[in-house]
Amino acid sequence: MTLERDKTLPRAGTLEDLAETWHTLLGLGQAAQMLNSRSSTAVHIPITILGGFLGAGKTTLLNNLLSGEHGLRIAALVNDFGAVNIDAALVKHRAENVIELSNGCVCCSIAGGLTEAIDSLVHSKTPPDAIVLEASGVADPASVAHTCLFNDGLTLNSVITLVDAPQILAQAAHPDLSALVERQITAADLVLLNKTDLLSKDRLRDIKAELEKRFTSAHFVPVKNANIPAEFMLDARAPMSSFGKFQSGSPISEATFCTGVLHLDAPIDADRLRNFLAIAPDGLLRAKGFLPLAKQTTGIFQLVGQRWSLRPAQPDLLPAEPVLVAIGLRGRFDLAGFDRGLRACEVGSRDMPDG
Ligand SMILES: Nc1nc2c(ncn2[C@@H]2O[C@H](COP(=O)(O)OP(=O)(O)OP(=O)(O)O)[C@@H](O)[C@H]2O)c(=O)[nH]1
Repeated sequence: MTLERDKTLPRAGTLEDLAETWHTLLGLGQAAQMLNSRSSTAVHIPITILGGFLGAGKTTLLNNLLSGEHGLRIAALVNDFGAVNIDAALVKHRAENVIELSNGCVCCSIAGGLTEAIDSLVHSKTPPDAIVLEASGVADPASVAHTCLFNDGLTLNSVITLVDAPQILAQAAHPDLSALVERQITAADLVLLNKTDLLSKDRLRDIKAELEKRFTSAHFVPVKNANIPAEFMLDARAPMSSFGKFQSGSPISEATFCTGVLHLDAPIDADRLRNFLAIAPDGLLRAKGFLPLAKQTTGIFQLVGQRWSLRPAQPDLLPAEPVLVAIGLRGRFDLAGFDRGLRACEVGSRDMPDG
């Protein structure tokens, strides 16, 4: 039996529209929940899946949720494609229960790790009120949803995909990325068009219209800083996800991407870094982590496509050593060259950074 999403649902253009759509979905959701429950007596922990391409804003949303005043004990499962889980380091101080799933994707290479992590939460003495799973930026949320739908201890609440609004049309047209971003959008119950602060109103309207033309059954809601009221995501009475929606297609290949971990010891000179990154290194999609700064301080470095930032980190966020994860297109991104370029940005380096 399948539960089809009604194609005539009002499109959620703003958060107000979303509230209206939410009530319509509530009915569908409750029906889905009935289908989803295998036994009326068993405890089902609601799980929300956060998907979306590298750098779209998933960790920002998770942090918003974990610091919200909803009174729920949330367990966070944080999947990072890289060998070092930078995202987990960025959320750990906000939640007691953060489980790291690193070095691969929960939709394929480390799916077994996901099942184990979920089971450990479901069978713990004090199960959480809700689980939020941040999938890696290269994960197919439909496969992750499959894993959750077939776990007796869970109710799949919703799949929320974030997209980087200024970049999404380019990503959707990119020969190596389009299949993945398309899958991430079509698997979602709700698509958050994030980073609207970087767009004019007209440009945002055009991007949304273009996406709605292409993805006719998706619901796009523009947001800034991944800000969405927690109840839209955590209300266990209103699961949005349904059986039948998550048809798996041909697997997305992790081999499209490569990743590496860089350790920098000497402080970085911000001017040199600016020069180096004035032209984005070819094939680099995402870099994030911690860079040493002058006066024994550490900065959080975030790079998404052509945009980057380096901001002082709060001391409670710091890992034992400054570490940076980079993710790029295999065959195009030169990790060793990126490493050399960053080292040339160290204070006192005699090499000149490119750019
Ligand atoms: N300007 C702007 N920046 C944002 C917004 N939301 C998130 N960011 C920034 O975008 C960068 C990436 O955000 P994350 O939340 O780490 O993205 P992510 O999807 O978790 O990234 P991965 O886990 O690496 O795939 C960070 O520097 C954020 O501060 C927004 O609405 N506007």
